[in-house]
Amino acid sequence: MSATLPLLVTGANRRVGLALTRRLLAEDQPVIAVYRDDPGPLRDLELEAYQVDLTEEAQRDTLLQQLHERHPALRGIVHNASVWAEDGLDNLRLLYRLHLEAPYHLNLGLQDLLLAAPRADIIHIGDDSATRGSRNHIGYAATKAALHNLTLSFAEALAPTVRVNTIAPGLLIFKEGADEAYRQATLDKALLDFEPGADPIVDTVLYLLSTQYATGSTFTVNGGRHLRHGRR
Ligand SMILES: NC(=O)C1=CN([C@@H]2O[C@H](COP(=O)(O)OP(=O)(O)OC[C@H]3O[C@@H](n4cnc5c(N)ncnc54)[C@H](OP(=O)(O)O)[C@@H]3O)[C@@H](O)[C@H]2O)C=CC1
Ligand SMILES: Nc1nc2c(c(=O)[nH]1)N=C([C@H](O)[C@@H](O)CO)CN2
Repeated sequence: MSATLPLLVTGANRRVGLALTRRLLAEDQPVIAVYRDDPGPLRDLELEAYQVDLTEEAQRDTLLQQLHERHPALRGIVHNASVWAEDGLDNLRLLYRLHLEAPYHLNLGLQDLLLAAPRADIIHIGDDSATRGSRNHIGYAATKAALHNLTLSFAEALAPTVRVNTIAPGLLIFKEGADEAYRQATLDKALLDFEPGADPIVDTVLYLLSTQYATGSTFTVNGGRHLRHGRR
């Protein structure tokens, strides 16, 4: 893992993204954090942070310009920013912009800085539902599937300097306020029936940053949900 070039992490200010950021810093991996609303605990961490609404092209362009002004190269990008939005046309547009347009734009706009590194990684945080759909989050699952398709194309386009992979989690962390019935129903969907927290993502990101021979692949961490046939 490079000890100098920074890794860009989106959605770094809470939950999975914050846990990942903290672990990367603990491993002496510099982080460039992107968040939308409130930096929250990022204020207390030694890192470069940018407030960007990633659904806004102009704000992404400003971020790209600032990063080019400040960095000759990047260790990589973890595309973690996301919304778990209910279905509806307005939300589909939001999901498209955040889960597909933003990663596509940042990958293209930063590829020169990634290719300037001795080794770089792009990691798309997808979702296990991308391969099977989700009757209650149709747009979310579809845009996560599109995000995974970026992995396939960018892996081929940027090899061998830049590895590009998808991490496809099942349950990680319940939303605040999730009721007991929902929690139990969700836990029952997987063979490993516990709420794992951020570790499946954090552990897999650290693995991908160190392994030599993975690109264009999906790393599924879903508690064996795909084996609970007959349950959705
Ligand atoms: N939690 C879970 O059980 C699961 C999560 N995942 C995936 O794992 C990843 C992390 O999950 P989790 O931590 O729960 O995610 P959250 O939904 O809790 O947080 C997502 C992050 O994305 C940021 N974000 C949202 N919209 C924008 C925007 N327009 N511009 C910039 N940043 C934005 C948020 O910033 P802000 O707070 O400032 O709005 C926040 O930091 C996500 O990609 C998610 O889809 C997949 C399966 C299960
Ligand atoms: N951006 C987010 N994506 C997802 C979340 C979340 O909180 N934010 N949560 C889930 C669920 O936990 C699901 O995995 C189980 O109900 C999915 N994606």
